[in-house]
Amino acid sequence: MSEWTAFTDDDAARWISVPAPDDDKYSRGVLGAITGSTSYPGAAVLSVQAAHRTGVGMVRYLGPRHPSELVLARRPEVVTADGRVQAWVIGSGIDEQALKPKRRARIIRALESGDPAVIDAGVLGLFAEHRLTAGGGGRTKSILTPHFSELVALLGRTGIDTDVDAVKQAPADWAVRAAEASGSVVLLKGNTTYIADPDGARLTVSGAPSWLATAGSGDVLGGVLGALVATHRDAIDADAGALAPLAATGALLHARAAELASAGGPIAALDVADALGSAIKSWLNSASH
Ligand SMILES: NC(=O)C1=CN([C@@H]2O[C@H](COP(=O)(O)OP(=O)(O)OC[C@H]3O[C@@H](n4cnc5c(N)ncnc54)[C@H](OP(=O)(O)O)[C@@H]3O)[C@@H](O)[C@H]2O)[C@@H](O)CC1
Ligand SMILES: Nc1ncnc2c1ncn2[C@@H]1O[C@H](COP(=O)(O)OP(=O)(O)O)[C@@H](O)[C@H]1O
Repeated sequence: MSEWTAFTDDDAARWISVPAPDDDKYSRGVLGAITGSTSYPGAAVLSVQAAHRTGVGMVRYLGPRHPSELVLARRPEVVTADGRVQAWVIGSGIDEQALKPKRRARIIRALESGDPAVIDAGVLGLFAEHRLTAGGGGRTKSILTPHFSELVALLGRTGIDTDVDAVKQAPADWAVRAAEASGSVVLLKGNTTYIADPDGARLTVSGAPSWLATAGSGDVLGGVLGALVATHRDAIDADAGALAPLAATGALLHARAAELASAGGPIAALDVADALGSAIKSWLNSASH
């Protein structure tokens, strides 16, 4: 059994990609976002805003008209045309049962693209099922981001029965089960976040204020992770082992942004997204890297 290690600020600061003078928007990394829906349009805004504040060359947002309009109203920088990306964030604010065939097909194409992907909420089950029907052995280049209840549903789709009480009692063990069953990095959300890699890395992130338990904060985390993965595409292609520390970097950045936004008081998810740049700045200013 591998040991669990608490991920530190110094560890995380090394995974922030600072643009070089010869970089352009494409070389920095493009994130494709398939998030939000007519029922949950806000999730699209939260994930896209978080990606920008984490730092990325460009975000392509692909979604229905209403969330697209909200995203553009908040971030006119976003491109809504399909095209090449270095990574995907998929699923926040999407209800699998309500997926229209065209959008479902777009999601499957992204899952089959071989691009690294952050998979959240309503696409976790589809991911597991698609991997199984595609004959899925081996490891993927995906980070799955369930909360406890989503973990139970995800495991169910791989044929493993459990319940939320069991996961609450042994979250670390169940995160490992899910990583092994899915061949993917699993980031299990909560007051302590557990990150398990199918090849053995085991990382924890804690210290976020409990004020972070607020609607949409997981959608923000998806955008953070998407930006980190998009800006490290080459490192992931060279070694999928980069995904676990990237996932832990995202969780710790999210926690630090929540601390800054909260300063001891209540926060909303968009406040956390807006504090991400300040959290990164403080890492870069004090980093020994
Ligand atoms: N502004 C927006 O657009 C927002 C959009 N959002 C989007 O909404 C979608 C639905 O996401 P969701 O997590 O709210 O509901 P869902 O997965 O259906 O939960 C079902 C049941 O699971 C349980 N449960 C929930 N959390 C748990 C936990 N941590 N630990 C343990 N159990 C937990 C709880 O059951 P109970 O415990 O009450 O029996 C709950 O009733 C998703 O796409 C998301 O991205 C949200 O981010 C909000 C802002
Ligand atoms: N008690 C808590 N203390 C600190 N962080 C928490 C707590 N509860 C939840 N979180 C964090 O808040 C986020 C909630 O994500 P999620 O459950 O997906 O919510 P939503 O679907 O509303 O976005 C996760 O990043 C999780 O780690």
